[in-house]
Amino acid sequence: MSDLVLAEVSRWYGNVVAVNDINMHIRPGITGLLGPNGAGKSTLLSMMAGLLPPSTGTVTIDGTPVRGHVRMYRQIGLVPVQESLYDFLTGEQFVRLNADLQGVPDPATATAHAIAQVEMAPAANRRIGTYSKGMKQRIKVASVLVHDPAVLLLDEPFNGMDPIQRRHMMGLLHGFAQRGRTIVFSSHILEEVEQIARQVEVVVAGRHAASGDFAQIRRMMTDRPNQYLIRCSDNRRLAALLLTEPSVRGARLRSADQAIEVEADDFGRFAHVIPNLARQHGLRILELTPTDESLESVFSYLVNS
Ligand SMILES: Nc1ncnc2c1ncn2[C@@H]1O[C@H](COP(=O)(O)OP(=O)(O)OP(=O)(O)O)[C@@H](O)[C@H]1O
Repeated sequence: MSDLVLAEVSRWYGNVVAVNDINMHIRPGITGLLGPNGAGKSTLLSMMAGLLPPSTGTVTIDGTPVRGHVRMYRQIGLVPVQESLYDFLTGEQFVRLNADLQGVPDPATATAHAIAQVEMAPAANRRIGTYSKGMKQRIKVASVLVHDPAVLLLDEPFNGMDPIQRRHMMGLLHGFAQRGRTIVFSSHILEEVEQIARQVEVVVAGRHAASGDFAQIRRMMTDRPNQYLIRCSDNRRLAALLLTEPSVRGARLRSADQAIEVEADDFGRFAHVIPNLARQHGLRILELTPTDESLESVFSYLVNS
């Protein structure tokens, strides 16, 4: 059982602040590191793995700094985002290479076991260059499983996977979690994180924007002001009615097509307001579209709140 702790960690590259004063306590189980592109997730994972020194602050596992401690590297497995592998090696040779580099006591058995865990035995003797994206992802995972790390770090592990490969990878990560491992994976896809992570850490523009289980993160999102576009049988009338509603912050007619742009305070209440108004006043709703549901808007809200 290993706790990964980041204390006041920052990292900059020249003038670019990639990670800005982050504190995190990551416990055994699956944690999702969620954030848009460029948020600093890869930089964070590299620091967690001890590959990259923080500019300031410390990363520790069970109290010992990871950077510069060979003993700690033995406990960590990092699956990087890069797809380029040694294409001329077979999957088996690649995993074995890592077993040898890690100095595991019985590299042949460890290699076979790791390959079996990711269900790649049938393709183990094929060259990596012939693998699909999902297979490459699995062989990368096998290559870090050879030394049986207590902490497994995965950068965008579901990238390019089809639904079956995705389910398989999720099952694999669940299995590690059940064996008491600490797993951190990065993603910019909300649903991916929701499906598998017990704990979610949201990172935006290098800052730690939110932390909690998925229900807590969702609540932060749904409690924020929401924007919608509405079209109905009498837009002008509905806009006037909406302005009298306490849950509505603003409503205006869009000049181009007279559709109504609405900002509502509370998603839960607003969901009841529209059908009630339509029923009471005999209006027919033709369209109701959320206009700020992109991940970016959710993130920027979390960061600015
Ligand atoms: N070696 C580097 N030199 C200069 N800037 C860098 C370097 N590595 C990362 N950055 C910058 O640091 C910031 C964070 O990058 P990082 O790759 O950690 O984010 P990310 O969340 O993993 O993004 P993505 O999902 O796109 O990989 C970005 O602005 C990036 O351009």
